[in-house]
Formats: sequence, C-alpha cells, structure tokens
Amino acid sequence: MLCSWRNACLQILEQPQFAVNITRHPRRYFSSSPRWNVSKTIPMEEFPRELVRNFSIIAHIDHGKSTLADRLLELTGTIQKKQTGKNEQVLDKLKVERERGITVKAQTATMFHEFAGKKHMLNLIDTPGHVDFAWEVSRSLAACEGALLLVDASQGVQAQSISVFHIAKERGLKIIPVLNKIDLPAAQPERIAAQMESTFGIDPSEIISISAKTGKGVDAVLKAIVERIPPPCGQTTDRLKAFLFDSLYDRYRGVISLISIQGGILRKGDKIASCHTRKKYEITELGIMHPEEVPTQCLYPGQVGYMACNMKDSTEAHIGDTLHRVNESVDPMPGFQPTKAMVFAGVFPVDSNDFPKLEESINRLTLTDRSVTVQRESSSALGQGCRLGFLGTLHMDVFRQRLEDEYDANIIITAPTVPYKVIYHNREVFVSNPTEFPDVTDSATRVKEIQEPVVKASIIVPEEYFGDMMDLCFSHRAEELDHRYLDSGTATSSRIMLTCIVPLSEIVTDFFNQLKSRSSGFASFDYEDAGYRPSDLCKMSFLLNSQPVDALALIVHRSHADAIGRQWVKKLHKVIPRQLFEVPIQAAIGKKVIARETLNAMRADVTAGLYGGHYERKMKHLENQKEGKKKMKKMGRVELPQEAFFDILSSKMS
Ligand SMILES: Nc1nc2c(ncn2[C@@H]2O[C@H](COP(=O)(O)OP(=O)(O)OP(=O)(O)O)[C@@H](O)[C@H]2O)c(=O)[nH]1
Repeated sequence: MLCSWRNACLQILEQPQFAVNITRHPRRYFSSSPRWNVSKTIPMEEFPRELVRNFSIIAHIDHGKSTLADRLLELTGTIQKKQTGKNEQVLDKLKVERERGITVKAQTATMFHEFAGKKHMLNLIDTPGHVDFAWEVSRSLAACEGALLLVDASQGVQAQSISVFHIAKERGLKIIPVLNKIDLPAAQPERIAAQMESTFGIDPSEIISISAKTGKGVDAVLKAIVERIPPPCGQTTDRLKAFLFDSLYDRYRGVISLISIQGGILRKGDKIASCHTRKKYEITELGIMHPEEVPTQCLYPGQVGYMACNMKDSTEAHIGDTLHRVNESVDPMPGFQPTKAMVFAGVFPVDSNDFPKLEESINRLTLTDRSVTVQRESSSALGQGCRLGFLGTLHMDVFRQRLEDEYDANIIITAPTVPYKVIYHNREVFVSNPTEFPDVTDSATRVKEIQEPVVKASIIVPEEYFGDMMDLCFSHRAEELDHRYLDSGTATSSRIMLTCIVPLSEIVTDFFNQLKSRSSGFASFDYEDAGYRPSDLCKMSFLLNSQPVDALALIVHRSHADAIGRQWVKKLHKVIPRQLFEVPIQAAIGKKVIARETLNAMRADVTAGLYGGHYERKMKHLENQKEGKKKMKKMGRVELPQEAFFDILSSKMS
C-alpha cells in the first residue's frame, strides 16, 4: 500500500501543476553539489548520536511549518531551490494537502549540515497543524528531542500554538521559539515576542525572528537546532531498541515502518521481534527518509529511518511499539494512547452497485490513515454503506476528499454524530448511529441516563469580538466560561483567551464556521477531551408520508428540538419533488410530531377535456381524482432521490 500511496503521491507530483523537484529517484533530490554521492551508501557510522539532532516544527495551522521545512531542506542542500515560484511544499505530498494548503500526514526528512567543522545529521519530522490531527503531532514528537515552536509575527499566539507547546513541554522537548513572517507589513515582532513571554514563559532573547518565505534568518534556526537541541540517547553497545512511530503500506514490500533507534545498531538481515505482538521478522530493507527513501546498511543509536521486514498486514505495525533483537528482550517504551474516533458519519455510494468498490477504496485509504474506524452499515434509504469514525470534522472532510480524488468515489455522507453513552439499569452502550439510539420517551426502553462527550474549548480572540464569542458559546450550550488576557500591559487591542466546556456535538456542526465569521476570521480555536456529562438528548425522526427515513434521523438536545425540527421539515419541503399525492413531512420525537409541512400533490387537470357541460360532471371527475390520490397516498412510498439526500445532508453540515 505504501507503494500505491507513494505511487499516488508520485502521480500527483508528476502532474504539471505539482511539478516540484521531487522525482522517483533519490539521487535527483540532491542539489548540484551533493554532500553524499548516493550511488554509494550513506556512511551511517559517521553519525554517532552526538552528531544527530531529531526535531519537529510545531505551530498553529498556517503559521508556516511546511514553508520553513522547505527552506531548511534547501539550505542544507537536500533539495534544489525551487524555480517554479509556486507555493507548493515538498513535504506536503497529498493532493488534498496541496489544494487546501494544510498538512495532514506527517512526513520525515533527513538533512546533512556542516557545523563547527563537523557534519551533522538533522532529522526533521513535519507535523500537521490542525486540531483534528493532534494525534499525529504527539506521535511525531515522540521521536524528537527538540521542537521549533513557530509563531506568525502578524497573528501572534493562537489556540493551537498553546496546545502543541504543552504537548512538547510534557514530552520534555527542548523548545526553540521562532517568530515567522517578519517580512509581512502587519508583523509586530516585539509585541508577539512579549506575548510568547507571557504565555509560554519564554525568554525573548531566545526567540529567533525569520521569514520562512524569503529565507531571512533561517540559517540562525539551523545553528540553534545544532546548538540548543540535545543529542538523542542510546549507545551502540546497548541492546537493540527501536521505537516505531509511524507506518505506511506498500503493495509489494508490505508494511514500511518509520523507526527511531533508542539503542544498539539495527542492520539489514537482523532478526527482530515486536514487544507488542511478539511476532518475529527479518529486516529486508533499511534506510533513511531523505525525504524519499534512501537505502542504508544500518541505523545507529539516535538515528531515524525506515525499515521493511515482511510485515504483511498493516495491523501488525503498532504505532508506539518497541522492536528488539530476537532473544534479547528490552523494556518497552511507553506507547501511544490509541486514537479515539470522536465524529462518526455514514458513507454510501451514490450508485448502490458501487458498494464493493467503495468498500475496497475505504479499506485502502484507512491503511494510510489508521485513525479512521470502519464498520459496515445498511440503510433502507441509501442501501449498503460504511459507518466511519474520524478524529474531527476536518479529518472527515479530508478523508472524503481523498476518497473522491484518489479513488474516484461518488459518495453521500450523512450528518456527523458523536459517540453518546446510553446507560441502562444494568449496562452501558455507546451509540454513534442515530438509528440505534433508543426512544427515551418510551419507558419500556429502561434508559436510566444519556451522556454526551464534552470538550474543553479554548478560543483566542481580539478583545472587540469577546461579546460575540460569549454569545456563540452560550448558543452552543457552553458551561463554565472563563477568560484571561494574553497581552499584558498597555497593548491597544488586547487578546483574550476564553475557555469553556462545550458538548462535542455542538462543535462538529457549524461551530467553527460561525466562530470564523463572527470574529471576521480573527478567532482561533482548539479543544481537548473533557469526558462525558449527562444530557437531555432525544432522537428526532423524519417521516415522509408517515414512513420514517432512517438516513435522516438526528440526535438532538431537547431544548433545541423544536427549532431544529421546524428548520428541517422546511428544508425537506424545499428539496423533495412533488408526488402524485399529498405528502406530509413530519419531524417527530418518539411518537410525538413536533413539526410538519405538507407537500401538495401534483394535480393533472382532469377537467381539461370537458368543455361546456354540467358543473356536476366536472365535480365528479375531480372527486374521482381525489379518491384515486387517497388510495395512492395509502400505498405510496416517497422515494427520496439521491440528489435530494445530497442537498439535505450537505446543507445539514453547513
Ligand atoms: N509572507 C510570508 N508568508 C509566509 C511565510 N511563511 C509561510 N508563509 C505563507 O503562509 C501560508 C501557510 O504556510 P504553510 O507553510 O503551508 O503553513 P503550515 O504551518 O505548514 O500549515 P499547515 O501544514 O496547514 O499546518 C503559505 O501561504 C505560505 O506561503 C513568511 O515567512 N512570510
């Protein structure tokens, strides 16, 4: 699968609009004066751990991580300076990443840099910036000793800057503060430096000011990486211990794992075992990501690279696993918490005959993105499909786009839901599919309590938008609101950090769009899991001609039920084509209808052929028509066309 993933990337890169200096052969990545002649193997033994630095770049979305990564790769001669003048980034390889300008999948690249007369090996692990991909961030950081904390000098500290800072701090990483985009006219380096001091306790004299776009100051970053980040631990004489921090699937070679060597030397041909699964393997290929694969003979302590070892099934590679030599047991490294899907949605093919193809595409795509959970689902309205679990709505959106771009899938995706906890007298059940949600109005279901997931949200916003943000939070059922000023002293327009507890279900719908529009794009937002809380939730069903449409069911808070019900029947009324008979469109909670619209019948003019004649004759025709329609209505099932589903469900999410 890696190969197909890689091939997909290469195909994308080979398209003229993505023409950058990456090609299939590693040799071509080198500048005209390569440090290493890659036709010979890289002498890995020349890089003892003292000469190795493993680091990551962490920042809020769009603060310039990938741009800085490119400048570092260029400055160290790893890639050629771009001639295209386009903004494409070398490490953002997926089409969706290039189109949206965001990093989704973390990439690794090794650079060689001469400092104080010694060649150093610098391993950069690029990380995504969006809150949905925080799991990738913490996974990338586990293989590093240091991190560049990048802050946009025009935007200042944002919500995600704070959360990634804390992840890095918790992992004990050396943090190098970097102020980026100083070339922008709106940049306020002194003010933002003061903000970094008050928010992170960073000494302003340690901050490096750069422009990743023009390259100004980037050499000082390279110097700081070597001087300030400690070298990794581990000795060549230790027992072999390799930490598996990422994996990909290659159709021909099986699983390719990214590893960091914590101790001992890993050689091609070595027999290794996994602490987690206890399975044994033989290393068939070893190398470094440069940023494409460059094979080597061995990897030494502190080095980061890739390995292939005939792992056939992608589930065998456990992120966070420790690998050791067969018969030489070691203490496993602390692993990662498994990811928890927080947003679920049903995915159905537009043409139900396409289900096998869709399922195959989903399975392939999940091999490159293990945080997605998959379960089969069938709906009477939409046919066979899959219920997928994602880390957040952006994650869901990116997955959908990748399905469409890379696998040509034509799909309908249902409204996102979150996993609710239904507590019965004797058990607890997690429900993420509205069709499985019990009817709480019916005492026979014996539901004791319903709980919903809540998150601790942090919003950073200029003072003038504070009132709007409070309104937004209240209208989304926020509790425990608190705030503090980020800028100390006399700043003219201060920024405020607002924190509150909000139900996750409120965030997965339109919260983010509203946050951006109500703050004119100035607010930034981040959230973390805050457990479950009891909530007054119920299932809302929609009925067309008294028949429930399963794919449209929703789980709503009772206080919002009436408004949502009314809004939805109105929307349905707009998109459902008129039938030969009258169709009631109803929203119901349990057996109680809370909103209704009526779709009038199409009426052929049955009296058109008559001219003159008696009034009674006309009335008789009309009465007959009425009778016929009544019969039709009794038997009639309203088929919702797929386009109507598409309209309803896409507007549901906006
Ligand atoms: N003027 C200016 N623009 C910059 C600079 N650095 C980055 N940019 C621009 O800022 C935008 C975002 O940069 P990226 O490098 O994609 O940001 P990122 O942090 O990698 O974004 P994610 O991967 O989505 O988290 C791009 O349009 C860059 O061209 C800079 O120093 N000056």
